[in-house]
Amino acid sequence: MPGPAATGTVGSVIEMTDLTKRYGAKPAVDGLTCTVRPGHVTGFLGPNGAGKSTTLRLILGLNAPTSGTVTVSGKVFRDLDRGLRHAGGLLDAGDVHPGRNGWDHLQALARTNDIPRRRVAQVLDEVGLAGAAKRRIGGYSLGMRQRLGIAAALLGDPPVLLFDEPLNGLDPEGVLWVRTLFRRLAAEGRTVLVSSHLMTEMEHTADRLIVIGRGRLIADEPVADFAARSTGTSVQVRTPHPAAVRDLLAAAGAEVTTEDAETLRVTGLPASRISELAFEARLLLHEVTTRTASLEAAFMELTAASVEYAAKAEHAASGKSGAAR
Ligand SMILES: Nc1ncnc2c1ncn2[C@@H]1O[C@H](COP(=O)(O)OP(=O)(O)OP(=O)(O)O)[C@@H](O)[C@H]1O
Repeated sequence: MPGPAATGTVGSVIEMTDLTKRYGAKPAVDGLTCTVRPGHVTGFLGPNGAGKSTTLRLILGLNAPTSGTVTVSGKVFRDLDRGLRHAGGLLDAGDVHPGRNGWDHLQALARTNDIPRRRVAQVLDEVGLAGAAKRRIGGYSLGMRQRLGIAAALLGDPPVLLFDEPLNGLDPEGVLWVRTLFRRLAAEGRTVLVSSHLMTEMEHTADRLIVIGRGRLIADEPVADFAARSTGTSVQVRTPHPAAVRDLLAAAGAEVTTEDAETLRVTGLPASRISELAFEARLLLHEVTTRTASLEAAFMELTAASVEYAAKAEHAASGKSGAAR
């Protein structure tokens, strides 16, 4: 695999400063300031309508900001010559001419960006579409169109790569392939930004997270730090004396719920203090286990105030085991 393009720079960053985009009075992106660094897969997360796609379009110069700036490798993307060599993006897999075949689509992109023709065959092979290259895109499945979009992003061998919901439509093998690809691209020193509205998708894909809600920055940190910020951490206690232990821990200020005949879930006290209290009261415990909140629960909690489109009767969190406490 060749390194980043001769024209590209390993170590290119995406820099957003007070980036704002309004549609009418409503901000889709609202004062976003953050840096996306090379060598990482950065998950770009937010509920539906949070402003992720708009931000990606602003980065690639497909829309102009209302105010603020965004640069790629220190420059506004539109000012970069032969753009696909500097940054590649999968933004809308459906935004391709259905009558064209995959080969011609990539060939046209290569021509306008001064990319050698041999790259077309290379990227088609890389994404597993070599056999379908001469078929009309209109006959491609959603997963095949996603693969073609990824091929287009890779075409210029750029140091910066953006992917908007790239896992949509991919089968489990495709999901695994994409995750491995993203990690490899980051390991090569590229900047990889991947959007999703599902934390579960990012949990195994990203090592850093940028989370937005209603266009505003909510978190910008390593995945592990994000999970640790959640208040969803609890302690599971198994005991043959649930009623007595429950009273004891509640008296010490903990919140205790009953899971089953022998199991309690405790929040507000660490495992060590729970063990001490039970020992002093001569109450036997069979298990004391700290349960760290799932990333999904942390995500729900942090974005709860900024969810724009939620079902009325049941909150979007329903059914997610991590959110139920
Ligand atoms: N061209 C447009 N005209 C008017 N409003 C727009 C336009 N594009 C986006 N918006 C609005 O901006 C907000 C952010 O939309 P955006 O598509 O960026 O969110 P998103 O985080 O990508 O959402 P999703 O996860 O649902 O794809 C939404 O309220 C959307 O309705």
